[in-house]
Amino acid sequence: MKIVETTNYQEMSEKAASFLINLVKEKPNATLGMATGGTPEGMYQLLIEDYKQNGTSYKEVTTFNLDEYIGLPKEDKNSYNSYMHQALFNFINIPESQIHLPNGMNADATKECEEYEKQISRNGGIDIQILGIGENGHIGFNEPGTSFDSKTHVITLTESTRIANSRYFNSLDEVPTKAVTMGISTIMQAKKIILLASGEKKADALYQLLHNEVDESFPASILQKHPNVTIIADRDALKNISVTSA
Ligand SMILES: O=P(O)(O)OC[C@H]1O[C@](O)(CO)[C@@H](O)[C@@H]1O
Repeated sequence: MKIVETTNYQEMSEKAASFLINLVKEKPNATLGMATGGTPEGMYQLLIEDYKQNGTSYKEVTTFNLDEYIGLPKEDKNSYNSYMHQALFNFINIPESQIHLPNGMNADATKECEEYEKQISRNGGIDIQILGIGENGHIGFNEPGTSFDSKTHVITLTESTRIANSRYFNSLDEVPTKAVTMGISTIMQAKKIILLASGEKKADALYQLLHNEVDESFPASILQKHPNVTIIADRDALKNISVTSA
């Protein structure tokens, strides 16, 4: 696993944006796996700036997001569909038909999960998957205890995840209790994974990711088994890791 230590959040965002921009330049029809949450917001902002200044084109790019809340219409300001459009898609030239997020309003959630998984396969898989990490080790919305064999599936969110994400809602009660998420095995099939982390509150999770036994009780530990993972994290998030020896 490669670790890139940055001085701060801005530098983390710049390094991550460069990875994506270089991939899209080398492979204009790349498939990108996208993440939500606070961590990638700076990276998305830099992709928009690069698009405006340098015209990097997303005309042939396809995207698949990791997850979506169940029960929020895509127009809801807290849906991940809205997040992605406001953070990135509305400001670059990616055709809407090439953007994929699970539909959290499909009455048949099982079918939605199967179809999402098929769409990823039909597309030839994901070239680069961006990941954040939850303080409890979740990747996507795969909470502790999720099977490493899981494909896209419905997950019941833990109280700690709902509390962490309630900062975007008016109250904790409004935070959905379930979500559709790519499974751990879906994520592990990505050709390359970039995990972003910033701030001291992620320091313990990064330590466990790198040093725990690979175990379903800490989902991100599975990344030790992936052949091509780069962690881009700032000094605060890496404060428990000796980067030269990791
Ligand atoms: O980037 P943040 O806001 O710290 O979130 C970390 C992780 O938690 C989630 O927001 C889900 O709770 C993920 O989407 C993200 O990877």
